[in-house]
Amino acid sequence: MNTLSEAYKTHPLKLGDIIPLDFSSSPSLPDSHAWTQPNDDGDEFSFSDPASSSSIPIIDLMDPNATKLIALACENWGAFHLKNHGIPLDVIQGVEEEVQRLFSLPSEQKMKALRSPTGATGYGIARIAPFFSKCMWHEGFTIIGSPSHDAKKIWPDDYARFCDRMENYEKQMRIIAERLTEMVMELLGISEEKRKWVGASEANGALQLNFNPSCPDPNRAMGLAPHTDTSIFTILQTPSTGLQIFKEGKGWIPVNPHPDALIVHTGDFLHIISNARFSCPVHRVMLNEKKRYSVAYFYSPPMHYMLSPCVSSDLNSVARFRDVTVEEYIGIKSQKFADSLSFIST
Ligand SMILES: C=C1C[C@]23C[C@H]1CC[C@H]2[C@@]12CCC[C@@](C)(C(=O)O1)[C@H]2[C@@H]3C(=O)O
Ligand SMILES: O=C(O)CCC(=O)C(=O)O
Ligand SMILES: [Fe+2]
Repeated sequence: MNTLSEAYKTHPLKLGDIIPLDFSSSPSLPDSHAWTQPNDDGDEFSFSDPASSSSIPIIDLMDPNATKLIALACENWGAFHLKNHGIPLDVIQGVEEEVQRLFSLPSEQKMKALRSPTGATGYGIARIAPFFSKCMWHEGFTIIGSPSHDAKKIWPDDYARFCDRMENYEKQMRIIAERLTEMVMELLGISEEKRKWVGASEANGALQLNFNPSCPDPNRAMGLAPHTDTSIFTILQTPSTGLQIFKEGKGWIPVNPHPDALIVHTGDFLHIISNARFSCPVHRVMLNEKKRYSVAYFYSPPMHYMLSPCVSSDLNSVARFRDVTVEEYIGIKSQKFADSLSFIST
């Protein structure tokens, strides 16, 4: 097994867990999509006190101390804003335009590219949906490799612009992801042998277009349910508020977009490799009445790569996880979801 698509194929979803609601014909929030009762402001759902909360740092990729600052941010938050990343504004805007064009299509048009139960790419709800009893106010489009197969189903004669923009964006994301990965892996003291996949073609990239349509009852809806990312790093573009990360002892901290910056998350794979030195934050998306979008790029090692926690030469330091391959971990995550890390902990 070589690709992410093949890895997810082995863990099929039920058809009922794939089809998004036709949001355009839903003037009110159906019970299936209501996460809280009216007037229920339970602890779990509510914000932390905004006055007492700080948020993730802003890091300049060109800063001579960038590696140290990134490591510190990954330790304290598992997330940071990245500025001076070098992605031209028109590339970001081009992707935004395509995302708006895609999700504003009528439901039946998007359904032509519906992800099959064994598929990993195309249109559908979030993969994590089966782990929650309520549905999300969310639709997504997943790209792994070339988007043309799925894009052709939606726009038979007019798919080229979408594909060009997505492929170009993915290429640029890959360059940043490689750079960040190289920086932190070197800082962790990981050998060149164990780092040689970084920058190689067998490294895995996936692009997820997320869309939350305008919601009639946003306080009771969920834009994207709490999860950690299955990646080394995830690089996120969004002009909208709503993303929150959970910080132990502080609660849900808003991560609002910073002009010209991308948002970077540490994923499960880097958490494992760093022997839990870097955190992989649980995050979610809350809504307001406005529609919102985000584009997430997930960077991962090849399927056969062994994720082994780095333990320092200090003999007292012990591996907190057993060794697993990327492929094995994806299988575990498909079964155990939020319990995956404790399942492999020693
Ligand atoms: C490379 C990835 C990472 C995936 C699976 C696969 C393609 C789609 C990604 C997402 C995108 C939306 C949130 C998430 C939680 C989901 O449901 O699908 C992500 C998931 C993961 O991070 O596990
Ligand atoms: O929409 C967002 O801001 C977050 C998206 C996300 O967490 C994901 O795609 O994994
Ligand atoms: Fe995420």
